[in-house]
Amino acid sequence: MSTLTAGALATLDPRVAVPGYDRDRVRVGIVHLGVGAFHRAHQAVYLDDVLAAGDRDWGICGVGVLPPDAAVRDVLAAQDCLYTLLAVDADGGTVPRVIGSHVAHLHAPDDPQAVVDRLADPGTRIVSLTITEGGYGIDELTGTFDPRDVLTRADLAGAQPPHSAFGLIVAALAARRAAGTPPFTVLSCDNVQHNGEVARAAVTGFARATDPGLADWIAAHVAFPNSMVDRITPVTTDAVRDAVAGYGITDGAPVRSEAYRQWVIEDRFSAGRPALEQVGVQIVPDVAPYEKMKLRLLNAAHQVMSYLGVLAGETYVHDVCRTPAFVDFLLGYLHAEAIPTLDPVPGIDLDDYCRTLIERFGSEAIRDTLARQTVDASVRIPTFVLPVVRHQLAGGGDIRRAALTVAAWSRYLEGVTDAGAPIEISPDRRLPELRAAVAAERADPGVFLDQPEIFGDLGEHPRFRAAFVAARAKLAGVGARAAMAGLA
Ligand SMILES: NC(=O)c1ccc[n+]([C@@H]2O[C@H](COP(=O)([O-])OP(=O)(O)OC[C@H]3O[C@@H](n4cnc5c(N)ncnc54)[C@H](O)[C@@H]3O)[C@@H](O)[C@H]2O)c1
Ligand SMILES: O=P(O)(O)OC[C@@H](O)[C@@H](O)[C@H](O)[C@H](O)CO
Repeated sequence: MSTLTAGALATLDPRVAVPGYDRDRVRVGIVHLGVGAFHRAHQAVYLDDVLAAGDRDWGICGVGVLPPDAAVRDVLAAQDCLYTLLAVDADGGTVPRVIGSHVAHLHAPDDPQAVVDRLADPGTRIVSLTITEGGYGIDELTGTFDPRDVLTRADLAGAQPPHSAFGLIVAALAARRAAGTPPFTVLSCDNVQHNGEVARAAVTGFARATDPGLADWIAAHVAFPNSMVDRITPVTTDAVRDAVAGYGITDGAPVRSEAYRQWVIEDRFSAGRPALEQVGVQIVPDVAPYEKMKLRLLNAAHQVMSYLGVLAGETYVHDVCRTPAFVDFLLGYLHAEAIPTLDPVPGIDLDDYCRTLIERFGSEAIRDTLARQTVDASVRIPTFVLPVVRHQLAGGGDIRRAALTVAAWSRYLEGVTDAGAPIEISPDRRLPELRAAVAAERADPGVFLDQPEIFGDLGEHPRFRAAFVAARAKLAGVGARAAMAGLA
């Protein structure tokens, strides 16, 4: 067994691809905030390809912002920032590969000024983010910057040096402006509709609250391209570490993802960019149709299957997506409710896209869980599902499967499956409010929808409210599987 370090690369199992470039000559051009599983399986891999193609200016410095990111800090420090990716195809074929594009790592809670200095360094030309949908502090409905997390609130109250993602970015942009250094691009890679515009609202919102002149400068000079990102990447488990050990490698931060990957980006960069189009990235003038398609089909489908799946006693995405009743229901949702809300997507046949989605979801080798999809549901339901409901209500379209999904979420929050087994409810920043709302629902049907932070004014829409109440009654009466079959 070899612990994964730069010194061990030459002696690894020959089945494992390793960086073929000299990592000592790579310069940091990108600082990435939020070094989670997805970033390690997606953006870092494209940049590994860029470096392998010979452009040494685009190494990545990872930054952990939250205290729990200390775990990744420690592993990457011990592994010269290297880690293993296992890319699995639908048949279980696995391609193991060591990714070398991370060449430095900082942990903001240890030394936030070091992060500001790195961000302010003229070599840093792109600052990318995967800090989750809830990390931006932007109100989904109003678009206003209203952060709830303690780090951002402390920074807005004047903490120096700042510790939050947007505090760090804004401090660095202030330093660059003062030094006459051109600004970096801020590139959001989170599953958020118009993620570039949301990142812009967060960065300028933070700056506006602390230095309005800087906010104007940022609005005028910093590029915030929208992007669509796609590669299903489950949480790393011991099974992934064991699979990597099967190649003789001890790795504390491996990641397993599907083989499929897609990245679509708008070509707006403040300080240059790597030749991403040469490594398979689609560079387009407008990402909107692609991101809408992905969020309303793929991410929404994860929501649609998960609460119903848990109520039906299921654990894994692949089990649900190999069960005809679920597949029929998902395809019904995609075709009757989601697709009618999309704009034409250049180069994509939506029927093929949906067929491929069901195949991707059905991959047993990836072992993705329903529990991963149910974390922070109070952010994901409004991000992925409710925009479809709004669109369909406005046009008189079908909303029954989306209403059943929301009803299933509310039943899930009651913590018992259809067979009477306990449900381990996933973490959610609004769990106390959600529990109170679902408790009130028993006496007053429909009142669960009176949570404007989640549903906006949808709760007052008679058709949606009636569909939700009927769907809850159906779930209580016949359970998830029969409720789905009733909509076949
Ligand atoms: N996993 C996937 O399949 C996938 C695919 C496409 C896109 N994404 C996007 O990537 C995001 C992260 O997914 P992941 O699988 O890497 O999750 P993860 O839990 O492995 O990593 C999330 C990272 O975000 C950080 N973070 C969370 N809130 C933050 C905040 N307020 N400020 C700063 N950092 C914060 C965490 O500390 C962690 O480092 C998702 O929310 C989604 O938007 C994920
Ligand atoms: O990670 P989230 O919160 O955006 O949503 C959960 C899943 O739908 C998501 O991770 C998908 O697996 C991913 O978007 C596939 O590219």
